[in-house]
Amino acid sequence: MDEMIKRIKKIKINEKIAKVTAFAPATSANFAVGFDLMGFALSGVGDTVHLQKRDDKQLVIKQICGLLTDKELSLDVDQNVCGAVIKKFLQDHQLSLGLDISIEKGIPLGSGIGGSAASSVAAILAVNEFLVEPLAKEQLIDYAIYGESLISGGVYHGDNAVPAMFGGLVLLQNSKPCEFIQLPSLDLCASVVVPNLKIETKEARKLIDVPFTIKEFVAQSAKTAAIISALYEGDLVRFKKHFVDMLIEPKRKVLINGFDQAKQKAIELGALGFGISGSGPAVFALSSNKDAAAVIANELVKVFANEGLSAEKYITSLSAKGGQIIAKEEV
Ligand SMILES: Nc1ncnc2c1ncn2[C@@H]1O[C@H](COP(=O)(O)OP(=O)(O)OP(=O)(O)O)[C@@H](O)[C@H]1O
Ligand SMILES: N[C@@H](CCO)C(=O)O
Repeated sequence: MDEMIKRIKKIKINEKIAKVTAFAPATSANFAVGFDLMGFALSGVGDTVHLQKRDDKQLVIKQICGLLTDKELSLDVDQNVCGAVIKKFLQDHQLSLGLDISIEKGIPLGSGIGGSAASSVAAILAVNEFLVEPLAKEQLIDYAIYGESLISGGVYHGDNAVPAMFGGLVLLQNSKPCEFIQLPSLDLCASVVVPNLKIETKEARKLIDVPFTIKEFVAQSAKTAAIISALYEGDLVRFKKHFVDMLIEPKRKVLINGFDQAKQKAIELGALGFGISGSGPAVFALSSNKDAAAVIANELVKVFANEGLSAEKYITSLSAKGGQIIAKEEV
């Protein structure tokens, strides 16, 4: 982060800007073979952050609406990633700006589709628009990943924040400072299904805080390499054969009622791959077209219904757009 601040030229507040609204999409992290390294954006679902300039220099979270309210999510600027990210950005650049923050949550809490990352990305994109010369997304991404680290027990993993910012399917080389590449998404589609359970990332990370053997590490590395090569070569046969998570899935799936049945159903229906989305409870299945993805999503919802769980379904391509500014008003 310090390196990044040095690289950014002196920046100033544009006193004419009164209001900004930004949106960032939900995301699915890990992509089965890329724990903490890979993720993709979803279309049509995400968080929206509205910022309005205040007469004083305070940061105030005024409202949380949509799927969550202030009963489930903190209004405290230091506890809510939106407030924390904006505060750090303003402090790092010695900017003095008071803002009322309103957060419209489209992503449920602890769902495995990157709610905190979407909020962090929308917040940093929105505050950036108050500058005379807004910075590029590449100069903002470390702030969004910082937001994520606050709720992940201090661990920096950009596998939700990077696709939420840039869209598409991404592969990280480093999360602090952020370095990543955009992977070919081969027109693949995903059925992302979120059963009505709540899993906190911090808790799900404790389950995998165990030693892995070198044999397991080598076997998983081979799978990961095969998937990356399959994406570049457009080889769906190789992709389907190697889309396997041998490290994390066996340890975390116990938290998701009906996981094995959902996986079996998706494979029976011809999915190219299946896995836990982020730290769960969301799961995802990959298909080569939207119709197949829709059929699989419906069937996965039924599997969770058999477990007594309602579930939300999202159908998306793997090349969905990243975060964006959706409104900006001058004084
Ligand atoms: N604006 C925010 N939106 C969502 N969660 C927030 C926000 N600010 C702080 N949090 C905290 O972050 C935690 C939720 O993060 P969690 O990692 O469980 O969900 P997630 O981001 O949906 O997960 P995943 O990264 O697996 O998709 C909660 O403890 C919540 O209080
Ligand atoms: N890579 C992270 C994503 C969840 O935020 C994990 O699985 O713990």
